[in-house]
Amino acid sequence: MKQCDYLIVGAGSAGSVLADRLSADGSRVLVLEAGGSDDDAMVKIPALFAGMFQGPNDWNYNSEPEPGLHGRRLFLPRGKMLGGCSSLNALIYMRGARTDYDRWVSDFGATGWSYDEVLPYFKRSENNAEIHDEYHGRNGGLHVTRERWLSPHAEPFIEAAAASGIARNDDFNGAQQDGTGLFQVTTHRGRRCSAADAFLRPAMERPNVEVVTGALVRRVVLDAGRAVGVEYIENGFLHTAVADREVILSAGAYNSPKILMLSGIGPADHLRDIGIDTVVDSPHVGQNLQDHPLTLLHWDTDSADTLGDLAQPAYMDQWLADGTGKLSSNAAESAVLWRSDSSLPAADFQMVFVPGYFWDHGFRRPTVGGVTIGLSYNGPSSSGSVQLRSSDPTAPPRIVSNLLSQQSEVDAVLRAIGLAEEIASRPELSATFGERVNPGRSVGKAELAAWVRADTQHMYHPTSTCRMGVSGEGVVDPDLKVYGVEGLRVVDASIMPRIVSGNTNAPAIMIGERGADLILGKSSNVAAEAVAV
Ligand SMILES: Cc1cc2nc3c(=O)[nH]c(=O)nc-3n(C[C@H](O)[C@H](O)[C@H](O)COP(=O)(O)OP(=O)(O)OC[C@H]3O[C@@H](n4cnc5c(N)ncnc54)[C@H](O)[C@@H]3O)c2cc1C
Repeated sequence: MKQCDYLIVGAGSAGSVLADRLSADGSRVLVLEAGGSDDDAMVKIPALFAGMFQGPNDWNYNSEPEPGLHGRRLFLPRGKMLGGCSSLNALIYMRGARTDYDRWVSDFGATGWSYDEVLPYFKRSENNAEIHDEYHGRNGGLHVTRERWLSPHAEPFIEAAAASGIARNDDFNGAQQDGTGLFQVTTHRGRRCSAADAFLRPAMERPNVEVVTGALVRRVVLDAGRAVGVEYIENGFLHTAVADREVILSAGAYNSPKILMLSGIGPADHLRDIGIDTVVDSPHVGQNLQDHPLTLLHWDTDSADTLGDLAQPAYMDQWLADGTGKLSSNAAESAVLWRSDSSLPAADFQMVFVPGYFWDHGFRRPTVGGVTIGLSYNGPSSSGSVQLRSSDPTAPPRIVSNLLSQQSEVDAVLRAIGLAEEIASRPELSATFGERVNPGRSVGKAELAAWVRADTQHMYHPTSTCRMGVSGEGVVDPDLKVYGVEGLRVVDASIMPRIVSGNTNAPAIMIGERGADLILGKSSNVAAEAVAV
């Protein structure tokens, strides 16, 4: 039987950081990861991230029929390997707005998580190649850079957005989030820099860290109200591992609540329906699921300078030689961070320009050239849920994202489509954008709202299913301790009280950084001192 001080479930974005920080002082750390190794060229090549969908490194979940999306089931990829979703994601480095974190404190009682308090943790994890100021770190493990390959359309897109009244912004993670500019990405020398690369692999060099892959945790073992270990399945056999100090769930926004519920911690009526004895009646476990709806617009193009010819062997040769060329691109080049309503406290849309088709998660690949504008709605009001399908730990959870269940959300998307069309029709982009093909010509203004519901997917950002909050409203307290149980915390994207208005990898890594300090009893001032630039 394995024994450790800290037992971390899941080697994803947050779990990898925890493994590094908790082991640095000599504590014995055991990481149990259901997936396998990330030793796969597809993981390393930024442009091929969607090629991993439905493969062996993907949990390959699907939602239940979505009421706001004409009853469609959404495909929900999640990384199942070392690095978790940071090994399969689209590599955009984006933290969200100052107000996101300040509202965690004011609206949810998440003491200690204001923007000024979490900024040192973003900086501590970061190694930014280009931006060196008070908002960025340069000594962390996570490499953040500009793209190595940009199409000739990237700058004209920014110029067209500027001509439409959007201010230029060269750092979406700096003083101001709104504006138009180029993305930064989590790559190093043209290769993906996952949380496993940045944090887990350095930690694995220490003798006090053990990482077990292919270990599916089925439940937390509780003894007299305290978490003392977990049960996990490896190679078809059931094992128990014991934690002398704490068990920490970092299994992500779908699987952390699943493990809690399999352990008898969750909504009592739901657990009763599934046939699981309730240990702690915690009604918010699995509730409050949020994600960013993503509406993808497509145009044809006469330009040959797109990502449509990625399969050419020359690009692989180039990437293998020096990590440059089209395969080093994550496809998301230029962005507009924009408020669909000027009274909002932060940008509620992230408009993403892609010099190629990204359509139906990349499954739909038209043979002719095209370009895409993705509209990520970063201010959603809808929320869904994660529930158990059965008490079988290998059964996928029952997920309803509930995207666009409010008409006001569809109206916001329609306003963002208006801006996208304005930008696409500007003279700066006349060599880029041809005829709009999706929505097609038959979709007029009257049909557009229905098209939005028929076509919108999600931005792969589930959060908030184990949300942090005050007693009675949260699953975990502001120290990330699970209410009602000793020795158990959740540390991953599921603890966000409300989804941030940006991509969620950097925030999950920040949560890992701050979670580690909370576990070790260190204050955020320590983190601030550690990253002083
Ligand atoms: C396709 C895609 C594109 C994305 N693009 C971006 C982007 O461009 N930028 C960005 O910022 N964010 C992006 N994201 C989101 C971001 O990557 C995630 O929000 C973030 O990685 C979540 O971190 P986490 O630590 O909460 O969970 P994860 O990284 O998902 O880690 C959870 C880990 O736990 C393991 N696990 C789960 N259940 C068990 C179990 N029962 N037993 C043992 N192990 C288990 C999983 O296999 C996984 O390794 C994207 C996500 C996806 C899927």
